Amino acid sequence: SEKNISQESGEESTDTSEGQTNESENLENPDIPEEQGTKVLVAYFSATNTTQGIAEHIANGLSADIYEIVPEEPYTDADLNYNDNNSRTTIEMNDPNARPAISGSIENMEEYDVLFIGFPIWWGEAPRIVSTFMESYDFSGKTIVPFCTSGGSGMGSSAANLEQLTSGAQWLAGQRLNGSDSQDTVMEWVNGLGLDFGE
Ligand SMILES: Cc1cc2nc3c(=O)[nH]c(=O)nc-3n(C[C@H](O)[C@H](O)[C@H](O)COP(=O)(O)O)c2cc1C
Repeated sequence: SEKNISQESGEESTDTSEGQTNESENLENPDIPEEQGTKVLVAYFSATNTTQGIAEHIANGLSADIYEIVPEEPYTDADLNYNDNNSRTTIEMNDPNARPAISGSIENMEEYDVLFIGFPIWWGEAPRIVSTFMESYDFSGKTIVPFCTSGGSGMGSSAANLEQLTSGAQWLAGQRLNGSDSQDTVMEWVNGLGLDFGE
């Protein structure tokens, strides 16, 4: 069970730049703050990589950790066919209690203060695997910011329904984004949230 977390968080440097070694010219940028204050995780599910692009914009913009919710059983094109009443997604979305299994898990969730959770809109809702994710961890004391991509629908009740699966977390209003939105556009929204990212 490995964690799919990548990205620099600022804390994993093994550099011992204190004490002035003799690597004079090649020291790391001293302006990069030590790990402190608010720690952000961008978690997302993305069946066809649209939401993934937005998640990467947020994670890159904040130098945050990123985690992909990977289904134990990947969604095939047939599974994603919303014109088929018997496709996997149709069946799952018709059942509010469906909880598709996730491959792997996050072992250090307690370290995070802010969670961005991203997903595509399926039938006006978050995919059930996102419900699996929300029920898999204790988010109390954390701030959660939902975001989605879609073919046109807004967040609808998707975030409110996910909120019901957690307790003790502060949920901010969610945002629908376009898959084609630039990093600047996405970060305008992020920076407007009023979160203190602990510079
Ligand atoms: C099963 C299924 C149901 C969908 N339902 C909706 C919907 O209700 N409203 C909408 O605007 N888009 C809907 N879409 C389109 C996706 O929300 C959209 O393509 C999204 O950006 C895909 O994100 P992803 O590439 O990260 O998976 C649906 C797509 C699928 C596969």
